[in-house]
Amino acid sequence: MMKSVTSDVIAIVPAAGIGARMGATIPKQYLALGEQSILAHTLDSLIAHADISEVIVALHPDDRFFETLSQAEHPKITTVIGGDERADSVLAALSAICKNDHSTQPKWALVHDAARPCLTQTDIDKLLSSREQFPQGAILAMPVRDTMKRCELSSLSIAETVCRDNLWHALTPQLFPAGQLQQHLSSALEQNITITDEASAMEWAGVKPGLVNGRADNIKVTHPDDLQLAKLFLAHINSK
Ligand SMILES: Nc1ccn([C@@H]2O[C@H](COP(=O)(O)OP(=O)(O)OP(=O)(O)O)[C@@H](O)[C@H]2O)c(=O)n1
Ligand SMILES: C[C@](O)(CO)[C@H](O)COP(=O)(O)O
Repeated sequence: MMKSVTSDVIAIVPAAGIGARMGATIPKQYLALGEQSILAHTLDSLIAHADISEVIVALHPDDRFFETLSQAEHPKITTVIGGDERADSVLAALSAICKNDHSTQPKWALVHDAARPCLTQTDIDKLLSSREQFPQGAILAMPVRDTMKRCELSSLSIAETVCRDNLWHALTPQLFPAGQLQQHLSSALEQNITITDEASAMEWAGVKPGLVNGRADNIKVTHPDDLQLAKLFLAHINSK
């Protein structure tokens, strides 16, 4: 019998990047994907989920686009100013959650990239349901399908084939107890540890986050050719 996990789930959306690899004239999270921007699609998926009580969006200090989104006025949405790196933006949102938190309910932070607009409700459900199996936290991830090569940059040739056994792509959302994530992420950054996702901060602290198989269409829009792919995936997801 699945016992209900009573806790407060707060989504964090790091959206303070500039999208350098996209090479657009505006930050990539504000590029149109059909009828609305990448970030708007992402926020819609989180706002729609009944178990998510709040969505904290970390914005670039010079962001003038967010206020134009209809989602900006949604009661679930609050904003913080992000930092120089993605991890700093996540930590800023975590600090907003954890300061003055006197509630008895354990708070969970569900961190999801603004640049991943194809997130489905079923994948959010899967991750939230994994808390019984993984009380330490877990991430959506996907086993590697291709043979993996390490590049020798100087000659742009193959340096080695990387064993792909048990190799997974880390996706988002990544779900952790908010207080523990804040503590470990803050400590790791203070020690200049390179942190590219929330799991790596938890791993650095000796935690073994769970892996929850996520959808392959939950792509991070990073380069120009990802846009068309995201449009196709969204159209497919919304056609169901
Ligand atoms: N200082 C930063 C850098 C990134 N992000 C966010 O982290 C997510 C994943 O990062 P990435 O895909 O690398 O976005 P950018 O940093 O904008 O892209 P680039 O590295 O090409 O500049 C994005 O939603 C981005 O907005 C953030 O909140 N704060
Ligand atoms: C968090 C992430 O999406 C997991 O794969 C990834 O690490 C973000 O990397 P980025 O270089 O900040 O886009």
